[in-house]
Amino acid sequence: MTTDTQQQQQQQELTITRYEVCDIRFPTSKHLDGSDAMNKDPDYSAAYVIFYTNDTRLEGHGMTFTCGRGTEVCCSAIEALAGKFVGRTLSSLTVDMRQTHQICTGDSQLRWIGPEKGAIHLATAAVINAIWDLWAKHEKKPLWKLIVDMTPEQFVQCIDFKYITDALTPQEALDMLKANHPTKAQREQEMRNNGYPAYTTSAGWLGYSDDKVRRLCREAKEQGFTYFKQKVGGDKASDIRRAALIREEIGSDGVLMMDANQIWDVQEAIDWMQDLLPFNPLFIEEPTSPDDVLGHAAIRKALYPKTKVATGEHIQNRIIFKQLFQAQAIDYCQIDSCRVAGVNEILAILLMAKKFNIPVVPHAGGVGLCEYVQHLSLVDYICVSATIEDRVLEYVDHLHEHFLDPVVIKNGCYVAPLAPGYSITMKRQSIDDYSFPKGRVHNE
Ligand SMILES: C[C@H](O)[C@@H](O)CC(=O)C(=O)O
Ligand SMILES: [Mg+2]
Repeated sequence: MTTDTQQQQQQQELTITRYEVCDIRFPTSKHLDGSDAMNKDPDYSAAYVIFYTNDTRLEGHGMTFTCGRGTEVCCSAIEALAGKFVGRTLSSLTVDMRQTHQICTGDSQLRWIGPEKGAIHLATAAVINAIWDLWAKHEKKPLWKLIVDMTPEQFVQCIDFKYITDALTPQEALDMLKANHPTKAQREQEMRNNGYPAYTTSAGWLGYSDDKVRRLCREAKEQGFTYFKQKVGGDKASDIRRAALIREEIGSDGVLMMDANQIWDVQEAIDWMQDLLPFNPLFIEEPTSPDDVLGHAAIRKALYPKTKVATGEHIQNRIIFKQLFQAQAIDYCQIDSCRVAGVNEILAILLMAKKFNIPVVPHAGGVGLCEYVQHLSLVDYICVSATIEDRVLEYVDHLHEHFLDPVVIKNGCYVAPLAPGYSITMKRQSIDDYSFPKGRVHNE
């Protein structure tokens, strides 16, 4: 029972009054934007949630990325979670973000359809990210700045350490953050001045013609990019031809990355890569199943140091990342802002990566992911890793026009976002036009 005084307090305080869930699909498969060996025809999509409040000017927006079919499953999972937040004041949620995260991950019945994996975890990311967006907007800060301004104790209080204390204790996390605390302002200024280095995937989608790849490499180079990612694993002869073409365009100074999107078995990955090693790839990304920790370790052992191993966009939670680090299975950690359960779980992974000395190179190939991860790399650099050596943030040149505060790239770097929030608010017109199945675009 709420008392009269509690009711009065709630009326004054920012309170979540209702939510809306949207299934938003962009027909990117038409031109094979985003295509790779496994995802041959992705329609970049978002299971999207808006938390409305008693202040009509303040809304929390969040989304999880999907590839078209199945977005409706994530939307249902969001419905199952979002209702838990209606009636809650923002301050009652932000006072203990660890507990707020556990409202989703700790539900004693919903847990059965995870735990902490699959559609329910993707939905958790959408919901949790929306709460962070609301909080940052309320504080009138971009999300990265909200976190950067936290004390090490507040930062650690956001993290659920369950199942990872054998790799990282709260005290160790605190010590790492405290060590970087005195020099944070300097790194923040550097990021505001120079931005965070980016690499492009947009030139190398598997379904593009050789001519298009060549043209896009040239354009990306002119825009200041020096790191380029090529999709591989469809047909070996095409991979070799395409790698030669990209090398020709980017020169021996350009950095080439390769991404197989889980297409191979373990030995197949090792064998296939022998023919691509002459093109000097920095890493092979997702060479096999994201669940196969020991498989990644075997591939790394066979290929290191001729090339390295990267993964993360399908790593379902902090526990699998922990195992990848412990097993020395990867060289690059590709956190995905909405594959794991949003900001809170990302902070845990950033800290573990720091402890195991693995560079974080976030995944951003999807709609809204660039908008999200720019904040996370700033937090990583300013608070956690304190270095940008061997780190670049993925950029794909698609669909930014649908966001109110889209990413800005200058000289091959992400410009630090300054608008309040998590940069994920989509334009109302875009939400309406691309809503599936009734939106204008799906009925033309
Ligand atoms: C389906 C997505 O476009 C995927 O290919 C993205 C990806 O693997 C990446 O950005 O890396
Ligand atoms: Mg990838």
